[in-house]
Amino acid sequence: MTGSKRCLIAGNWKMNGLLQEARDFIAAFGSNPAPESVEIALMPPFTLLHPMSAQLAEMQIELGAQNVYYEDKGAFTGSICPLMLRDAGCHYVILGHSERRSIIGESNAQIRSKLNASWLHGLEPILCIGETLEQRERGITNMVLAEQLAVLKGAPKNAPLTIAYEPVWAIGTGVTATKEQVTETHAFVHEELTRLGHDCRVLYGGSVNPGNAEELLSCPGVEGALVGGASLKADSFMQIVKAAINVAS
Ligand SMILES: O=C(CO)COP(=O)(O)O
Repeated sequence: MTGSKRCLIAGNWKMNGLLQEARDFIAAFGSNPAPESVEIALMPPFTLLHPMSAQLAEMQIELGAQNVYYEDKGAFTGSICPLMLRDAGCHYVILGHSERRSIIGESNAQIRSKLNASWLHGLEPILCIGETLEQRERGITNMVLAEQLAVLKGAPKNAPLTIAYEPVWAIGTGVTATKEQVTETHAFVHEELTRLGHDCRVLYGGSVNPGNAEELLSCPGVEGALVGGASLKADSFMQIVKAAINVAS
């Protein structure tokens, strides 16, 4: 972890979590004091945003959503707009996650519209980028990442923003990128962001767990983690937060 930016450990629950599980998570996590050096955020499914909001705020854990629609309101059955997320207490919204890009077919153009709508309503997007295994093997990782980051062209320079570099082949597979791959790719992402006029945090994501968190968070250019599976249990998520505290101190 480098620089003066505050490290963020964010838990993306994906399509997991019922009300009782959320209560159990909060009860187990709640006894731990909020760290000064590390910011914590949770992105549960939409149905848990309101029920978790007040308690997470008390615990100084930021709330986020996993997606948003770009229209303000109206006849868009099944969609959730930025204002609804703000109403539920969200600060963050994950945009462009690889599962949405590949399963739902979300395009860079749609992601740009969602970025704009999020900024308009005061949300901080966590923009996910990452290459597939095939793209890495073909040696086009940087090209793919640059294309995904190009959605930031012309965006307001001071708009709140966090990037999450998540190699698709490391998501939910138990395979993590090596220290060298993480360091090299984060350096490229930071360079590209500077070129686009943005100086924001870059998180790493993909099979982050209590056993590898400290090593991954120690890589230069890594300013936090976006955690999937290991964020579902309070104990493993707290161990990752502790790893971040160690690295930050
Ligand atoms: O996609 C991820 C977070 O957004 C990573 O998921 P896993 O930590 O389960 O690999």
